Amino acid sequence: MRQDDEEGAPLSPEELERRLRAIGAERYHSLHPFHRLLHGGKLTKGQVQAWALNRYYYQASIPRKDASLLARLPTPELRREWRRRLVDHDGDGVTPGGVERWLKLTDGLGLDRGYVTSLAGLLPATRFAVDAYVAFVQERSVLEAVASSLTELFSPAIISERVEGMLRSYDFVSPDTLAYFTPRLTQAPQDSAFALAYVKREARTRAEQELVLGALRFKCDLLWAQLDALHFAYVEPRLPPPGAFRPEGM
Ligand SMILES: O=C(O)c1cc(C(=O)O)c2c(n1)C(=O)C(=O)c1cc(C(=O)O)[nH]c1-2
Repeated sequence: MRQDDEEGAPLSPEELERRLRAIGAERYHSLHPFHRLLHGGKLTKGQVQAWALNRYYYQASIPRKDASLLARLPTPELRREWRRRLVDHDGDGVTPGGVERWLKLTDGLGLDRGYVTSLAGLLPATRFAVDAYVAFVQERSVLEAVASSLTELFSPAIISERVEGMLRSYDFVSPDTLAYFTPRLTQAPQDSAFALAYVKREARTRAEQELVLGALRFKCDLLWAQLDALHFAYVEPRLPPPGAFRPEGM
C-alpha cells in the first residue's frame, strides 16, 4: 500500500466496488493455465484426480475459517448470515453439505475416501496456501476477513465454464460427479452480495478501503498459488514433491 493511497480521500462505495472487480479481472484463478487445461479437456484422469484431491483441503478448511469469523461477529444479523455458510459447507446432518459433496466428486474420480481425507497425498504448497487463508481470517480484522471471501463474486462464471467444459471433454466425469457445483451457483451470489454490501458500508476511511482491496488481492494470490503448485507437480515439469499423490503410471 502506498502512503498516499492510505492517506488519500475515501473512495465512493461505487469506486471501491469497481476496484474490487478490477482485481478479479486481473488476478482471479479463472485466468490460470491449469484451469484452462482442466476446463478444456486437456488433462489426464490422474491430473484431474490431483486437482480434486488437493482442492478437498480447501473445501474442508472453508467451514473452519467461517466458524472462526462467526465467533467474532458482533450482531445476531451478521452471525445468522455467516452461520448459513457453515451449514452450506457442513450440512445439517440430513442434507449433505459442500464438504460431503466434494467427496462424491473424489469418489466419482476413483480416489479412496480415506486417502483423500487423510491429506497424506496433499502438495505441501496446498497446505501452506490454505492454512494461510484460515490464519488470515483468524488474525486480521473482521472487515478484512469478510473482504477475503469476495473472490466468490467471480466464482459463478468459472464454475459454469468448468462444469460445461468438463462434461463435454471427459468420459470419466458425469453430472452426478460434478453435483458439488450446482448449489454453489446460487449460494455464491448470495454470499458475495452480502459481503460486498458489508465492505462498501463498513470501509469508510481510505486506509480501511485499502485493507479491503489488499485482502482480495491476498485471496486471489493464494488461489493462484495452489494452481501453480498443481501445475508444477503434475503438468510441467511434473515434479511431485516426496510423499505427494502420484497418479497411476506417473
Ligand atoms: O470453484 C471455484 O473456483 C471456487 C472458488 C472459490 C473462491 O473464489 O474462493 C470458492 C469456491 N469455488 C467454492 O466452492 C466455495 O465454497 C468457496 C467458499 C469461499 C470462501 O472464500 O469463503 N470461496 C469459495
